[in-house]
Amino acid sequence: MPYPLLVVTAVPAEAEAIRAGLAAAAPPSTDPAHVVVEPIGVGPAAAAATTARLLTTTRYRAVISAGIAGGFPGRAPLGATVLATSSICADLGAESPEGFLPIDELGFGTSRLPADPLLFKALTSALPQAIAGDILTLSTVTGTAETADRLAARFPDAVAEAMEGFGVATAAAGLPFAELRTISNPIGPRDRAAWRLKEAFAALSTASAALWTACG
Ligand SMILES: O=C(O)c1cccc(C(=O)CC[C@H]2O[C@@H](n3cnc4c(=O)[nH]cnc43)[C@H](O)[C@@H]2O)c1
Repeated sequence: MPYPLLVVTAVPAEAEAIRAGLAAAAPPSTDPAHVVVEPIGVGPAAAAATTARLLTTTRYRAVISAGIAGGFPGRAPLGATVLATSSICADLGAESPEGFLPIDELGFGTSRLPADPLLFKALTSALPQAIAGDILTLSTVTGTAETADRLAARFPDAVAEAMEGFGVATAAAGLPFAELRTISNPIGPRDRAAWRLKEAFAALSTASAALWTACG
């Protein structure tokens, strides 16, 4: 039997939404154990540590970071599904009077981890309406227009921000990796009342049907 697919989320509510979507769309006679969904905590450190532990205790064919995300206005609207071309740690580097210096420019590695091409292709084929672009990983949720504008300018190909993708990709350490998100809120001035969690979780359930295609 092939190794299962590991899908990791930040919080249990995201994992539940994905499990519900998988169950609703399971192909006939599919072993539900082919996809394992685990919540791993909020933020890149918890995500990397917990994913690494999961990957050392069981063999998986691939790992997907999934959940809700903030969308860049004009690039990814509320309720949209987004797929990462790369997961980028946007706050890993150094400030300077000339602007932010990513660790790539400091000579300490990379802040950008691309999705596995075959996994990305399988997911985009199964989700033709999904918006493909970079997804930022941040330890701090953007909460001002200034930060949103700065990030949008630094990352013209970014469609969304979340808090785990780069950590999961780092823990994957060569195992095929992808990031799949649905948009719960616009990136910008903090307005918790404007978050559309119900819609984003419903979209996450719907999009999760595509995860079966990543098993084959
Ligand atoms: O209420 C809050 O301010 C809040 C702060 C952090 C996390 C949450 C969650 O609901 C956790 C879920 C998960 O959501 C991702 N997420 C969603 N929107 C954004 C965003 O605009 N910027 C960054 N991350 C976002 C993230 O991956 C969280 O772990 C609520």
